[in-house]
Amino acid sequence: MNDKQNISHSEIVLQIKDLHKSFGDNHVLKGFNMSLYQGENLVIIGKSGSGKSVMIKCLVGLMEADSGSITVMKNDITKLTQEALDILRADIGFLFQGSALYDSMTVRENLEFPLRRHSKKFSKNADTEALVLEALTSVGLAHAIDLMPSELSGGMKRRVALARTLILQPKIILYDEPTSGLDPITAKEIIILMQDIQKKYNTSSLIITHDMDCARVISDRMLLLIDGIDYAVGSFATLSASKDPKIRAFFKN
Ligand SMILES: Nc1ncnc2c1ncn2[C@@H]1O[C@H](COP(=O)(O)OP(=O)(O)OP(=O)(O)O)[C@@H](O)[C@H]1O
Repeated sequence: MNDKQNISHSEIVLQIKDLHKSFGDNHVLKGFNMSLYQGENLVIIGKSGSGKSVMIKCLVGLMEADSGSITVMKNDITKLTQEALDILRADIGFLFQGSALYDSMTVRENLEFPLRRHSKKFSKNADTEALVLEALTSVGLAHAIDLMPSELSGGMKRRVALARTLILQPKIILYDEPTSGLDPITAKEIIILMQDIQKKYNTSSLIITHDMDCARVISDRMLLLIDGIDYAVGSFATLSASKDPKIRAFFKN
């Protein structure tokens, strides 16, 4: 039996209910709902400008929603103190399009950086070198520890960025366009890596992508963000067989 078949019975680690966000007359989110279950890969698809980034910014507290609730590991994030929010943030990893490496730092220093920022999560005696090496090994780049970002290919940079996310041992990872700008072979390598990481660490992932190959391979469920709401939710197979023209538009090929 596929071990992902029971996902809907596992715990919800992240939940958005009835989220609204407007900019003047531009009503971007009009009652958006989403549940992410422990151990699943949920892919969010939506046209350019549909509000995916707005949703994720509300989720991580970079933007304030007009109304609605956002619960992360049973904590309503709108009710948390700044300190509690910071602690919770250490359990959420981000791999955003713009999550560039610091060019003036080696790979090792780039990975040490988040450890210092979230020092509360690790004991003072934590073996930094071992944590850096473990994260780099997970992405197959232990040998690159002393290189500068300028010495890495685009795919290697993306892997190091992923290692920098993993080093905090997040329970949830948010990926925003993880394969954008990569050639198809490197994109496939990153997708395989994301799957390996999910298996190894049992993380729950929210993945925003326009890459339908990525969505097909990696998603346990997909959510289509259309007209400001969670218009359709289901497996790739179910949604790709839909007759609804709004859903079909995403599966043209
Ligand atoms: N800070 C802001 N001020 C005003 N309008 C904004 C702001 N941020 C986003 N918007 C608007 O919200 C809408 C949704 O934008 P968003 O960036 O979330 O789209 P998206 O689905 O992430 O698009 P893409 O796939 O191109 O990244 C757009 O109409 C955008 O102009």
